[in-house]
Amino acid sequence: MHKAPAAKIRVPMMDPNASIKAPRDPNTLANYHNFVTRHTVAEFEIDFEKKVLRGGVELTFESLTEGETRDIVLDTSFLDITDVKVDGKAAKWNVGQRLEPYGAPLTVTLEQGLPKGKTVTIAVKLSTTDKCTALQWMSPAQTSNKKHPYMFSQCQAIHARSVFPCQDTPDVKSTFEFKLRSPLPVLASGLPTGSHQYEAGTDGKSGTLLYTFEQNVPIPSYLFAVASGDIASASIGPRSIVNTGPEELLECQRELEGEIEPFMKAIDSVVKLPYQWTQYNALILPPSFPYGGMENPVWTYATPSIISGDKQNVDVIAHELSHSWSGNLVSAGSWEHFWLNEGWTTYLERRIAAYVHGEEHRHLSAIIGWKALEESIKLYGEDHEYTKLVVDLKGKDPDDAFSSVPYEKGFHALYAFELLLGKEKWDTFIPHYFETFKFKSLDSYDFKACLLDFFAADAEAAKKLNEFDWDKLFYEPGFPTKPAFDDTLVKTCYTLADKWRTRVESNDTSFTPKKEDIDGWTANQSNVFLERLQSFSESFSPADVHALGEAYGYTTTQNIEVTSRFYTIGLRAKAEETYAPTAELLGKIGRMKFVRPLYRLLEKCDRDLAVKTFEANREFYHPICRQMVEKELFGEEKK
Ligand SMILES: CC/C=C\C/C=C\C[C@@H](O)/C=C/C=C/C=C\[C@@H](O)CCCC(=O)O
Ligand SMILES: [Zn+2]
Repeated sequence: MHKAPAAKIRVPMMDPNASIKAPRDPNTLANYHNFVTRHTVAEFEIDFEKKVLRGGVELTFESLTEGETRDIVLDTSFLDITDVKVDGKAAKWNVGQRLEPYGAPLTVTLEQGLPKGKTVTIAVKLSTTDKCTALQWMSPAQTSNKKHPYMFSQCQAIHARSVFPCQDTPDVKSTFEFKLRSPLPVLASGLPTGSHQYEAGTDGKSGTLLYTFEQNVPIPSYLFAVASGDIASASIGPRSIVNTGPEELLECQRELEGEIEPFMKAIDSVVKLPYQWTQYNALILPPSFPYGGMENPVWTYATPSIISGDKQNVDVIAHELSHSWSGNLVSAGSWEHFWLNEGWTTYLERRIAAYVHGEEHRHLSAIIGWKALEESIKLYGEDHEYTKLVVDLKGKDPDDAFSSVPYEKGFHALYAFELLLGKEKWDTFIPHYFETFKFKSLDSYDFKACLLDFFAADAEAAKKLNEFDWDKLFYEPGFPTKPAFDDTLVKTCYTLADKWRTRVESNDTSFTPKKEDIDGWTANQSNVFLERLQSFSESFSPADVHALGEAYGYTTTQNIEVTSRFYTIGLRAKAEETYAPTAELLGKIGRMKFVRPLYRLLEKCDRDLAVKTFEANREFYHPICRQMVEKELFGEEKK
């Protein structure tokens, strides 16, 4: 039985003119149904020596009620708050008890209730602390050229509150101004408005410049982003630059040059809503960046592991660019409806693949995605709450719920509508959806209402949508219905995998692997092949693993998608020759997609080596990754 939760509160979308009865996001302590942030000014000095941001924020709120309460409650986490002013005057404020995992509420009490529609500005002076979960601070020794320190943020899902007090929910969007002072170049999630006002350093310290940015498209707090370090830039398209370390710049430029505009054209053919953020740039971060990419507006933050020298991982950029529409322009109103961000983005990313490379590439990507879904569901268990499309996150940490499920089940939800309605009809809905919800946040029920409403006058489509089992879609755990995929690009991978199966399961060495077996394959085809082998990797002998790595260059490839799949086979087969290289890789990359499963496997092979590797690299990992691996290796207690 799949049933809608009994007391699901339906609240209106974040229409600027709407009033909200109750917050629909359970992962914030903010009373955003009483006051809503309209504008945020973030002014910080980046102090590399003390590893803190010091300064403050100025938040302008609009009252959504007729003075129902005088308290404005904001999310904070491990902040050192020293002063709060309301419209320039000293105010009554208090930081409450910490409530894990949501942090401590900052309550600011206004002198009097504020009529509906009126605004008030709260200025908070603060400094981040060493417990900040959003920021990673790197010493010069931890950077590639070892010359300068580096810092960067990762605020999704609920880490912005560890940088500044805010209504830390994707249900609230505000415009932003950034004023960031640093001795090194700075990037933020807005359009640059210049660097100004040099200030000489004292006591032998370096001088600083003020870097300013503005974001006039309202964004939720989790899209606040800042990075500073030895960052250079090069053009990769008419409205795009890539930023990265000076030594890596040419390589990154070569990988990404000319890629963005074809992706833009592809999205335009589907969404038909112009790009809203003016520039689309990529910041290629140090290898400890915990995700493949993060869709920070104007600057996508990306792991260097996508720069594989063969342009085979630029689908991450297609994904992040797609977020400019799904996620950033049209946002899920709470992390419980995260599939609206990631499912739509995965769907658009695959439409790009079809447009640029052909329909069979969309299917290749979906086949790889299905395998990722299988892994996630296997890890959680088929009945687990986090295998639902719409999840219950009350009292939960969204980071714990993160997996391929919202990406892949989300994709399959949308692909199912494409198949149900027919592509031609479905494609008329896509522009309507984005036009309807642009600059707003929505939930799954708004999505359903919008789809039903759009096809209400089309009897055939309306019948199908009314008969559709929406409860099953939203609340059934486990796998969605598996569609038939086009196997044009994977047949050859499956055939070769069958030969390996015979070799390893029947000890039949009449099949001798040679380089030519995979001639002309893309890295994604190797990935499909390796994933097929993973289903019987326990039958591999160490010699088989050795032969696999040697014959196809899987031990030497620079493509980490391939290497990590190869090591997965080696570790599952308990082939000792893969233990040390895995540990070595874990010291070079902090992307959780690779780090978490490889630690899990390495621990099963050699716990001492896994723990030693983690302890040696603890400081290398971003706090989010550090915390997740700690949970994997030592359980909750050492958090
Ligand atoms: C149902 C899931 C509920 C909540 C999850 C919400 C947020 C998850 C939070 O942990 C942050 C995720 C950030 C993701 C950023 C980028 C990803 O697209 C990267 C995907 C993995 C990779 O390629 O490395
Ligand atoms: Zn995404």
